[in-house]
Amino acid sequence: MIERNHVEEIERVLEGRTTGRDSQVSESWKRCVEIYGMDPTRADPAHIVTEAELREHRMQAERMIASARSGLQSLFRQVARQNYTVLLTDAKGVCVDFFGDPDFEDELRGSGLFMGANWSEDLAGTCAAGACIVTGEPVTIHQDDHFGNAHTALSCTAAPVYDSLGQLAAVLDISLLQSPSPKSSQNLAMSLVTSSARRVEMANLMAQSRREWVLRLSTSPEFLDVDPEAAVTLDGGGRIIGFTRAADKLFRGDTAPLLGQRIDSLLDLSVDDLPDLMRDRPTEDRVVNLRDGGALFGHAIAPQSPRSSGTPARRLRKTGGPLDALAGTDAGMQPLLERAERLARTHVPLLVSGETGTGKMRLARAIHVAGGADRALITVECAAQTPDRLQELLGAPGQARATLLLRRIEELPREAQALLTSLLDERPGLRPVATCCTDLGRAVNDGLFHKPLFYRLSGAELALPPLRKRQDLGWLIDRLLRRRAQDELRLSPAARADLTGRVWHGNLHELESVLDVAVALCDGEVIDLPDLPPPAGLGGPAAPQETLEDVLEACGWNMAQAARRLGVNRSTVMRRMRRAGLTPPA
Ligand SMILES: Nc1ncnc2c1ncn2[C@@H]1O[C@H](COP(=O)(O)OP(=O)(O)OP(=O)(O)O)[C@@H](O)[C@H]1O
Repeated sequence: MIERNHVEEIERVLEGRTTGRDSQVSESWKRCVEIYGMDPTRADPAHIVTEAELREHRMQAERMIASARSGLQSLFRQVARQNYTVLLTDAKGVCVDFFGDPDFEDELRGSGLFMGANWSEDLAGTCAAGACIVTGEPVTIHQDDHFGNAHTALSCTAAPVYDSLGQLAAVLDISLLQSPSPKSSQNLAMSLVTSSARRVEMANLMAQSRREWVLRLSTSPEFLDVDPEAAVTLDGGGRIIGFTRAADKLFRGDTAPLLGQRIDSLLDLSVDDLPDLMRDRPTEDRVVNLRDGGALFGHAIAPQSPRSSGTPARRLRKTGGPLDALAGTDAGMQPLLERAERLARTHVPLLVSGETGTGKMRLARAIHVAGGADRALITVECAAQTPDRLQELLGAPGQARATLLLRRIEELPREAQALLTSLLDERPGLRPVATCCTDLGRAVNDGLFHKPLFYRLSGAELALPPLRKRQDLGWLIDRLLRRRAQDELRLSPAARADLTGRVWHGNLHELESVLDVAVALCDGEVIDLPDLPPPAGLGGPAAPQETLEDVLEACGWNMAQAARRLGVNRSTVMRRMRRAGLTPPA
């Protein structure tokens, strides 16, 4: 009887009459008949994909499943006692993760509340997951809201899960085999499933944004750090490169897509202000003003170091020592500084190599300081040495233990090289730390450098990367700027994007002089594009030996930044990546 009434009601809806159903339900019924050509009198069994198909669907949805797992588990803990099952379907409607009571496995499987069930609307008819995929909105499909007779006992509530680019990626669904009759009994289910979907989106965005700034937002300070409502990921220039659905709703209105918009066009805030919104400040002080006059609370999360594929990289012990202060978050600098820290306390001769201005002298001095207070420091400008001067400087017995800091050892005149070798032999308390801009080993092979001296200097080599390969360029810029202007000056997002996009053939020397000019020219409190001198005109846009992968790696795989560094547009970078078979690291 119910079945006949159900079919008759569907017919009335098709004729355009209202029957008291939600519009989401009646629209779906129409799609079932008019688009998918379905027959409501048929009671098709649940559609379950094959094992191989399920494996494929799960593989495609692997990241989302991982991000959603703990959200699903906690949702299941909340609803299991009321006999709900929890399902995650992919964007095609196939159930790729599932939590349910094993005692009811047969019934659940028979009703399609199971792993591998396909809930796409064109197969299963009106159902929560299917309607959610079509409309992109949360929905409850309760009992005979279902189109096919096979599912009219079920009550299902589903919410969409969007990825960080705004694409529907999954559906979170909680379902009951048997439910009370009024649909309003599922209102609480709806609020649980929508807030769980929001948390899954947040977890997914966080998992994908380890190398970028994330700004999380909440209307209440109490929930800001524990359960924020919305979040955006920002690149170094303050452009939105990822967002949750709630952020899209919050900012977008009817305007342009959120992706690519600058945060300062939406909030009274720039990337430079993000450190003020970090967790060390009380939540109620972290107010961010919306451009329309409203206000929210913000929590900024700084970029973390990239995940390594193997065992997690050991972090430099934070001792507050001189080596700690030499780098921000940079995958190459962390292990280098850790090696330097270990070597500092030994007597091993060190060769600090790198292009001009990469900070070799700075590192060498920090190694001396980290080595302990019992050593003197003797600094030698190698280019200026004659044998007489060298003899004068090092010939007389000075303090027994000393660091001998040899700046640009490759420039030591040939006639002084053999002398330095014998002086080092005479004074074993001297620990040589030499800096060098060229390949000293090759200079030896070419007969340009004294071989015995080379072997007395090159105990261990510390090779500093050029600025264009450093992922902490933004950190270095801030550090050098603060040294020049304390907190009085900051960079506009455009100026910051310009600086992080340059190639810096002169490395820190060049960056320092650009900042000197900018500080001198800047009128107010913000350094903007016109205050920056143009890039020094040496070389092409990128060093010739640098590969696309090097540039992408240095930019943390941020396409926009890589495009700026290479002087091409973003689509060219993507095309070159495709051609080279490069994909961003997981
Ligand atoms: N980690 C750092 N943070 C901030 N400033 C730095 C850092 N390292 C170096 N600098 C600054 O950058 C400039 C260049 O550094 P340094 O003289 O050590 O480079 P270098 O590689 O020895 O140069 P060169 O090859 O010309 O001898 C210096 O003014 C130095 O103070």
